[in-house]
Amino acid sequence: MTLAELLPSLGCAVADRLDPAEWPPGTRIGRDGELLFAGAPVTELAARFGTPAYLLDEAHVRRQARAYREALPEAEVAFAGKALCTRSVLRWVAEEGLSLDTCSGGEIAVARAAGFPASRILLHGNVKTSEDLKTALGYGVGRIVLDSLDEIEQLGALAHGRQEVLIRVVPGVDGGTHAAITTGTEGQKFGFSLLPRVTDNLDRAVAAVLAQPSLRLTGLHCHLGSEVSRVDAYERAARRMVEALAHVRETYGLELTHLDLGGGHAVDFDLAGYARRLRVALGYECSVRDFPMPRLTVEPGRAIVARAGITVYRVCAVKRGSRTFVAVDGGMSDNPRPALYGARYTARLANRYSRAERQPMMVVGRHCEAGDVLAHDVPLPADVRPGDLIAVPGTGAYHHSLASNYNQVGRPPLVGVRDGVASLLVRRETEEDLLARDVG
Ligand SMILES: Cc1ncc(COP(=O)(O)O)c(C=O)c1O
Ligand SMILES: N[C@@H](CCCC[NH3+])C(=O)O
Repeated sequence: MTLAELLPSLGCAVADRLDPAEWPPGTRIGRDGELLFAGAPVTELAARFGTPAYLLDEAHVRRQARAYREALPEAEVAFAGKALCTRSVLRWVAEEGLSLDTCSGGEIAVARAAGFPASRILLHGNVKTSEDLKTALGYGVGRIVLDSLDEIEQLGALAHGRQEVLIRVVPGVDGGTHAAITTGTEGQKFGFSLLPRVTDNLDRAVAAVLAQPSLRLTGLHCHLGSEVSRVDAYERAARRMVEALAHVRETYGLELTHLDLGGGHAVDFDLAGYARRLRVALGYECSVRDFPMPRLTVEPGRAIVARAGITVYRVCAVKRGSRTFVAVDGGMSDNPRPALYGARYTARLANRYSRAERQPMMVVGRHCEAGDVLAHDVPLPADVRPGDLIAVPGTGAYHHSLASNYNQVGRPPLVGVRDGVASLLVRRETEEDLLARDVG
């Protein structure tokens, strides 16, 4: 008899175990088989806040922030706010001593409302509208990372005093991730090339910044992409960036003091290995070029919040066709990542214990697209039925921030949970919210 055949008769005790690689460490299974999230029963959270709902384990976010600071005590760790930008989350990371990477006036507005110290904020992006730049200057953000010659000119005209700036560079390093989120190679829209034959390259950018008396260039930035797990890619990028710093010194007599290596660390990133190999690579490159060690910034987003979050859905219908479809009350409006990047998720029954045999099922959403699939072929108990709760782990990053109200479905609430106590961080979007902007 195989293990799979044995499972039903074993009361599915083995199948019910939570994989620590997927679920936040504070997740447990309660006496009646219900999921306990950061000490709170998911059944109670669903009853109180409704479904679908994003749940976020505050302790895990803080733990990840601390892990980064401990692994890289010499570096500035800037949370990439695009991963999850709410006042409470920004407050937590500010309290843990992190800086903040923003990429729009809107993100700066949230940071400002959270009281995030302006000096610890960076503004990124290949497009910054004049409103974005004015918001950044108005709040006095610490650094603005420049991405085009037009932007250099525009910021030069808007800035007063000496706004600190970095230049974003294309290091020519492939992080080995999905094409849609690869940003360290030639031929994509971000950054200035290091290649002399490219018209808008780093040399032109440095010259353009130096021609603006209102700007003060202090460093270079690069970002390889997102969901990068290869530490060697960062090591290569670090070497290329020190080479670029030395090139700027040689060409312009300007010794830049900052090196921002971006974020993009995958959820299962080898942080200790990254810190160790980066230190060696930077130490070596700086010593052979007799270049002073720059102040390092890293910008993790996903790695701080992804695993801290789960989404809870209510099962609305189960269809046993050529495949079994478990249709829930959310979908691609709260998680477009499977459709965008072919991302894969797992899912589990979250409200009760079931002895029924596990069968592969498709967890699908409520939207009018066949591609609206939340989890492919996940083992769920054969007796799953309408009214059950389904939990999907790993939804803390780029879910709330990528959510839409497609099909006029209101976006879910974000609920923070700490030591069993839940609090509403972002409320559910209502029909009134949906109609509020429809003024025609
Ligand atoms: C400039 C910059 N920094 C940091 C990040 C954070 O990426 P991740 O959430 O994958 O760590 C991004 C997004 O990819 C980015 O564009
Ligand atoms: N939005 C993406 C990744 C891009 C990160 C920001 N540059 C995601 O859901 O994974």
